[in-house]
This record gives sequence, structure tokens and C-alpha cells, in this order.
Amino acid sequence: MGAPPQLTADQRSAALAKAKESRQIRSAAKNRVKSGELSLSDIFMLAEKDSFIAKMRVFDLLAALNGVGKIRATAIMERLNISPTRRIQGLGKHQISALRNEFSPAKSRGKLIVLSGPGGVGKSTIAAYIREHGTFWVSVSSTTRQPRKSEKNGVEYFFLTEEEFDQEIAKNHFLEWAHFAGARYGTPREPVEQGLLAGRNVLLEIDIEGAKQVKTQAPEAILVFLEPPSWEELVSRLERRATDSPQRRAERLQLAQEELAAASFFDHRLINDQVESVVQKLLSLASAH
Ligand SMILES: Nc1ncnc2c1ncn2[C@@H]1O[C@H](COP(=O)(O)OP(=O)(O)OP(=O)(O)O)[C@@H](O)[C@H]1O
Ligand SMILES: Nc1nc2c(ncn2[C@@H]2O[C@H](COP(=O)(O)O)[C@@H](O)[C@H]2O)c(=O)[nH]1
Repeated sequence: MGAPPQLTADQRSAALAKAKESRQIRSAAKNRVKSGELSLSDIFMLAEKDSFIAKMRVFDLLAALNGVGKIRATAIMERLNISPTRRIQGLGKHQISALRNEFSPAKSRGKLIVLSGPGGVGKSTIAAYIREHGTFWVSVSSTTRQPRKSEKNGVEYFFLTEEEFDQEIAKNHFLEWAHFAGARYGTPREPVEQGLLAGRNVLLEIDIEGAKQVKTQAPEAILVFLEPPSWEELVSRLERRATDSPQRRAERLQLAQEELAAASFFDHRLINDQVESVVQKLLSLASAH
């Protein structure tokens, strides 16, 4: 490769200004994708006229799409044989149409994935990771239990009074609901249905009783039972989490023995050894079904 051309000070500052403008345009476009204002097809159309947009990385575009995130973007690109560094201008006709198909509004219904398992196995840790990375859309449950210190209404849960929960049941607003450890928990039906209709894969992180109800109402749901690597590891996770008194922990462990016996009801069993590897396996299950 020859030496780079010598630029005058003016040429260098013009090149820097152009690079800055290009970054700003791409960043603004990504934000409009994130907010849902622009679709993937809109960006492909813009890229035909705008060389800055055409230079946007496909990975950045996919990861910005609502409900996609970095893990799913990587998985989609691998499946469609698109190089991780590919820019929009470098996509072939078939790749563009495969991507359009993947995100077309007329796309088939999303998958409903139910993650359950014994207390302390790591269900909410996995759900939090998936929510953060946008792997699937994660349902926000309603509960009558009190919020923990770090929890915010509408983020981890919708915290309802007993009366409000009763009203939701009466209006048939729950896809399922169950009693757990002295409180009630339920999955709001409407956002789940909307997500599935929009072609999104939806994850419910719920207890075993709730999982059984979902299977009755939606037999196509994929039921996944999360297991600890060993009984000792389950005990030590509950101890390390340190959210329960010793007596409460003993009750949880007693209940966990019954919960572990329910594994055979589920379609799939996954051992929660490493969070990222569980998430990858959930992705594979959703694609395979
Ligand atoms: N793969 C993992 N490796 C090591 N520790 C983990 C893993 N997954 C979760 N943990 C830890 O185990 C503890 C229990 O996890 P978590 O609270 O997510 O369990 P849970 O199944 O949601 O429990 P519950 O049903 O009581 O709400 C936490 O301290 C968490 O950090
Ligand atoms: N049946 C349902 N169970 C749910 C729902 N949301 C959460 N859960 C389960 O409750 C226990 C306790 O959760 P915690 O946050 O209080 O520790 C745990 O097993 C969750 O999976 C729901 O909507 N329905």
C-alpha cells in the first residue's frame, strides 16, 4: 500500500469536519430507529440517496431496532451470513431482502418463551440481562408484594394493592396469575399479545404454577425450566443473594425441592451455569421452534 496522500491544513480540517458531520448524521438516524420513528426499510431507502447513511454499519442499525439489541443483532447477522463489519452500502440484494423479511411488519407472530425454575436459580438475573441487551421483549409482571430497595414501579414490576390486583383479575387483564410466598403475581395480557402480534419474541419470567397456566392458554408457548448446576450451588446462590432471613431461606429451599420435581412438565431444561450461555441457548430455542 502506498503512503497516504499529504493533506494541506485546510484539506485536513475539511476531512475532519466531514467525518464529524457523518458521525452526527448516523447517530441521529440511529436514534430515530431506536425511537421507532424510522424502520429498517426507511433506512435502506435513505441510504440510496445519502452516502453518510450508506456508510452506517449494519450491526449498529440492527442493534438499534426496538427489541433487537446486540446479541440478537449478532445472531441474525451470523444466520444471514452478513459479515460483522459490513456497512449498508456493502449489502447484497439478497441480504437486503432477507433483512427486510426478518423485520417486515407482516412478519409471523413472535414466540412466547416462559422461563421458570426454583427460587434462587437465577431467573431474574437472566431476565434482567435479556432486558438490558434487548434479546427478547421481557414482560413486566404485576405483583402485590412490596418493592425491594432497588426496584422501581413499572421497571421490575407494577406494584399493585390487593384491591387493584382484584380489579385486574375481574377485568380478565392477566394472561396468568398465581400466589407465591404470600403475594400474588400476574402477567398483563395486553402488552404480551401486542408484542407477539408485532412479531417480537416475548419472555415471561414466572413461577411454575403460572407456567402451567400459560401452557393451557397458549400451547405453542416454549416452556423452559432453569436448573442450578447442583443443589449446593442453589443453596449458596440464595445465601450470597442475602435477601432472605435464615428462616425464610430454609422455607425457600424446602419449596425449591418441590419446584425441582416439576421439571418434567417443561419442554426444555437448561442449566444456569453462565448467564450468557443460557441466553444464547434461549435464542437458539426460539429460532428452532
Ligand atoms: N449463572 C450464575 N452464576 C452465578 N450466580 C448466579 C448466576 N445466575 C444468578 N446468580 C446469582 O444467584 C442469586 C439468585 O439469582 P436470582 O435472584 O436471579 O434468582 P431467581 O431465580 O430470580 O430467584 P427468585 O425466584 O427467588 O426471585 C443472585 O445472587 C444472582 O446474582
Ligand atoms: N405466576 C407468576 N409468577 C411470577 C410473575 N412474576 C414473577 N413471578 C415469580 O414470582 C417469584 C418471586 O419473585 P420475586 O421477584 O418476588 O423474587 C419468582 O419465582 C418469579 O419467577 C408473574 O407474572 N406470574
